[in-house]
Amino acid sequence: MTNQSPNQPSQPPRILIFGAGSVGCYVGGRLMSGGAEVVMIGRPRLRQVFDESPLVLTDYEGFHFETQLGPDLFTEDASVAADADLVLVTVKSAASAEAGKTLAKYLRPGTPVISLQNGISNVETLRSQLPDARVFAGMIPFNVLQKTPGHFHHGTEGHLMAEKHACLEPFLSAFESCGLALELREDMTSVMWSKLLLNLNNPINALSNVPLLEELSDRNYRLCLALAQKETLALLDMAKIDTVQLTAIPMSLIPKVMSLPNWLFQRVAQKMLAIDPIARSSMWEDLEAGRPTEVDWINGEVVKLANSLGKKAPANQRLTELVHACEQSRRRWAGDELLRELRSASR
Ligand SMILES: NC(=O)C1=CN([C@@H]2O[C@H](COP(=O)(O)OP(=O)(O)OC[C@H]3O[C@@H](n4cnc5c(N)ncnc54)[C@H](OP(=O)(O)O)[C@@H]3O)[C@@H](O)[C@H]2O)C=CC1
Ligand SMILES: CC(C)(CO)C(=O)C(=O)O
Repeated sequence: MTNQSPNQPSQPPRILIFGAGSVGCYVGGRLMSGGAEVVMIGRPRLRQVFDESPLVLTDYEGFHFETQLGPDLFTEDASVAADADLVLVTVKSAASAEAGKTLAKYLRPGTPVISLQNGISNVETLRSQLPDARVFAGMIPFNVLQKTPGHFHHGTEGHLMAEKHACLEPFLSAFESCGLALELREDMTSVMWSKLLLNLNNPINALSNVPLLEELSDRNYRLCLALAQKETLALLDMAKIDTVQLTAIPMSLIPKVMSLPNWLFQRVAQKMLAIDPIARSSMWEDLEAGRPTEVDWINGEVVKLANSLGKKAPANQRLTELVHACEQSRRRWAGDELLRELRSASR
């Protein structure tokens, strides 16, 4: 497609995944399963895994796909970005600037780039490094867990979203064909903040050291989440940022639902609890692997928003501090202890 307008592909578009870990390998592999031409850029440790075993994808609805990833399909060599018609950036937030710098060396001018990352500021970071590309916000609502090296499991519901732009339309059929629909939307600021409201559970899940289902079944952890979400919703209201509904329950009601007693929560939030029992947050994975977490790009964004409005966000500030402490000490928190800690910070 090198000499074609990206709006009129005459051959399958080439989709590049930059930063193939959990999300990148899953989305990239899923696109391959639907017949798309995909190349993934990732680290040597996964290259070694794929030298010995296939990429395996599964999901909570019984999807199963396996494929061999030769060095032409999963590589450490970023120069393959020169052939990309679309780039999906799937690195963790701390790696966005470096990813943008590397991509800037190779991408053709005007190449669309979608940030499929959590947080709010990754798009701006990528845009500042990629002035000649067209960088769009994207959102991945579901959980991907690496069950064993090279086996990526999609554990919760939801579909992909990205900013509405004509240059992304030619790629929609590739997503449709593999069963991972991509919805283009005009309200991505609201979508990103709404996803962030859900991601406020990431530090709580990471600090709990139990799977998402077990953590959300404990009212004390849910009350911690409700505290962080209420604080954020009030700030979003002041900043005149709307939310959108990403789950069966409207965003503004989620803190109330989180606060329900267990017996009622189990009934009201049945769909929300349709989580694979082994699924955990990506922040738990980071802590477990001894990597720095994305807490500054999640709860830290709420603190930044509060500062910009001359306000405070004590629950989110404290969660940020506790996760940073945990990056060093690996101390984990029981639900009642964490709730006491956040309540006392919010007083
Ligand atoms: N996992 C999940 O369930 C979900 C994750 N997200 C979001 O998606 C984004 C990606 O998360 P996730 O897939 O879990 O992260 P991972 O850490 O699993 O994957 C990112 C991969 O990119 C690699 N990488 C970083 N920089 C480069 C580079 N310059 N060149 C090549 N490879 C690079 C990383 O290697 P290294 O570690 O060595 O740097 C890592 O292997 C995050 O923003 C996350 O919050 C959103 C929804 C769900
Ligand atoms: C899907 C979800 C919300 C799971 O916690 C996530 O975004 C993450 O793990 O980062």
